[in-house]
Amino acid sequence: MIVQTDKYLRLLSKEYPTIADTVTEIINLEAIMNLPKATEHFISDLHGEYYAVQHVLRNGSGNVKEKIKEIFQGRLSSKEMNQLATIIYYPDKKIDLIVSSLETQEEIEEFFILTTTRITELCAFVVSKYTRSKVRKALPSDYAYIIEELLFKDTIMSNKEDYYDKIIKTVISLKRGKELIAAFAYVIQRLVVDHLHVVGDIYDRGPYPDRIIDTLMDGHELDIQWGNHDVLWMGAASGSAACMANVIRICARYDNLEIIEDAYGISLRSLMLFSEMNYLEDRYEPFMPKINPDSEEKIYPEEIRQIAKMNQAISIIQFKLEGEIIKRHPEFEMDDRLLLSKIDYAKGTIMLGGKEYPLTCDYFPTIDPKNPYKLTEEEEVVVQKLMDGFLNSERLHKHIQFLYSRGSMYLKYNENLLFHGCVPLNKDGSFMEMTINQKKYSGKALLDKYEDVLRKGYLNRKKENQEYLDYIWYQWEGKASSLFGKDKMTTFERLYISDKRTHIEEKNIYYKERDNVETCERILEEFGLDPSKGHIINGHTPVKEKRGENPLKADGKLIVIDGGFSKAYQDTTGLAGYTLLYNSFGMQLVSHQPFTSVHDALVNEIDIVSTRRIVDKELERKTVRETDVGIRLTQQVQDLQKLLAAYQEGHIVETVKKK
Ligand SMILES: O=P(O)(O)OC[C@H]1O[C@](O)(COP(=O)(O)O)[C@@H](O)[C@@H]1O
Ligand SMILES: [Mn+2]
Repeated sequence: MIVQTDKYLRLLSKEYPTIADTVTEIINLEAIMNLPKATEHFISDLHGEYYAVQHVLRNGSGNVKEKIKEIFQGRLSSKEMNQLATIIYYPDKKIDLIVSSLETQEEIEEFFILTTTRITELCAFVVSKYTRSKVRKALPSDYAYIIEELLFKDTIMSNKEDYYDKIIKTVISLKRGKELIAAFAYVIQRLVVDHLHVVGDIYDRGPYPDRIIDTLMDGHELDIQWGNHDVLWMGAASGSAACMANVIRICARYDNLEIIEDAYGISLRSLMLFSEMNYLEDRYEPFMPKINPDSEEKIYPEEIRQIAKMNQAISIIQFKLEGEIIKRHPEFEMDDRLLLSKIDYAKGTIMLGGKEYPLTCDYFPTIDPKNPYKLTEEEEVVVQKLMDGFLNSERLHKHIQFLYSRGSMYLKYNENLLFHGCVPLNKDGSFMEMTINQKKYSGKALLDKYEDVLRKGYLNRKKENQEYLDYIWYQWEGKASSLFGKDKMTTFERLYISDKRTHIEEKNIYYKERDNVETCERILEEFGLDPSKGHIINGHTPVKEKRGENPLKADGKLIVIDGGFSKAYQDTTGLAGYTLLYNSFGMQLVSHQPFTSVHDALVNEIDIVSTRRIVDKELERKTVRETDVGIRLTQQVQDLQKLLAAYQEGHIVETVKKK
């Protein structure tokens, strides 16, 4: 043991070769641990709503405005404060707009000087809770030196003021004022959201999930807890044809096939030709795409009909592929979902729960009633071609790999437990079991196993007949999935049966039980967290605030943050999303009103109106020392102290570098 420690200390001495280096690092780490805890931001269910998400990130869930008010209240008018905020959110465009409205060169110069001075002051305030090295890392390389000079200016030497004025004026006279302000704005945006948790569902329904991922890849410190929709895309990219069929169906339903074709470069031509040739009954309502009224692109009736046919074709392919999986896995207990064999194709009816229902569309040109789950040869070719596209799209894999590298099924972070859906429970409240490869799992072990399956599935994506894909698909719609959390997904019924009672999907008992403090504490304990301190943070189920639902459950032990970034769900929630903030003062939940448009934000300076409510208040301001990072740093300090003792007692000799 002693030998081991010695070895480690010797290694450490390479990084800190002298007593002075060791002491400096101890002082540095101690200083970091005394800083206020960094602000964590939690968001979920982004569902492709890039513009709204981007705005919330840019305004730091309203934090930028708060900081502006803290410094400039009483010194600037609200109009001036709004303008400064808009410059921070959209620097390039807003500055161009302002400059074009000014008449003289003096006015323009005055605007640049004032704005640079104000934004410098604001930025200095925002970064004051971080170490210099952290701030340095967030600086854009182009203006790093100037920004650093201005941010950390030496206020003791008053004659230095002229020096700073001179820097600003020189930059402006060199016509780089806009670039400098923009550089400051990005530093503020970046540091006002210190650590981001994305609690699932980046994909589906909205138009630009790919752009959201690009933004997330652009330098924020973040982690992701996968949602059912993300896992669906991960499954498709791992080679699951059933997941892929669902992905395409949802994109067709929301008129988002561009994501597949344009954003990811996957050709849908084979599906389009196949559906054109086989699906003639194309005016069938449930397959018509939902057209986004704010869409930037015009859509022609012919195109709408084309999408409806593709939707029909891929839905049937989906039901066939899913049927085969269900038959392969009796342990999934999904036999009641084998609906294609419950259809009377001659009569155009279906038997469900002993009752006969008429089908609203009985056109099944590719189904052989004797063998309804068998793909036709043509369908097989289509599936093969589409699958090739999903397995080989470079940009898709770049995004999916990002989800894998930053994501997990659940996360324990600073005493809290984050996951998208649920921990599936039985009616009596016990953890629901699920059999995977003949072994039973429940609670934390089940979520760990699901994650394992997802990772192995992706790793083996080039292998034929790999064993993991069916379990990935199960997580999309199986009753023991921790991401789905319902008894069944009634996609078929929603498309083919008008009686709405057949559309009901019953939620797992978890969604009732999570109102109880004891249940939440039991779950926190199951995951090895202190139930008296931690919270559970969930996404997935839109909180219907409009109908009086409270996002805070079990006396605030559990918080649901799906407030409906998704436009399609805003009518139900009455909101446009939540962000949960956890800073050194405690936890606050921010509700956002709908985001209108970038144009409105830019020209009319309309910000998302956000209201805050306190979830939990710290009695004393929390420092880094009391966080997960603090635990790691404390350990490092202890190691460095041992190294220091080794130097002082002569067990290890300092290596003084030659000058
Ligand atoms: O409203 P849509 O887009 O048709 O989707 C309905 C389906 O989405 C689900 O709610 C799953 O998506 P969410 O994770 O967003 O809830 C299914 O349970 C349901 O069948
Ligand atoms: Mn979800």
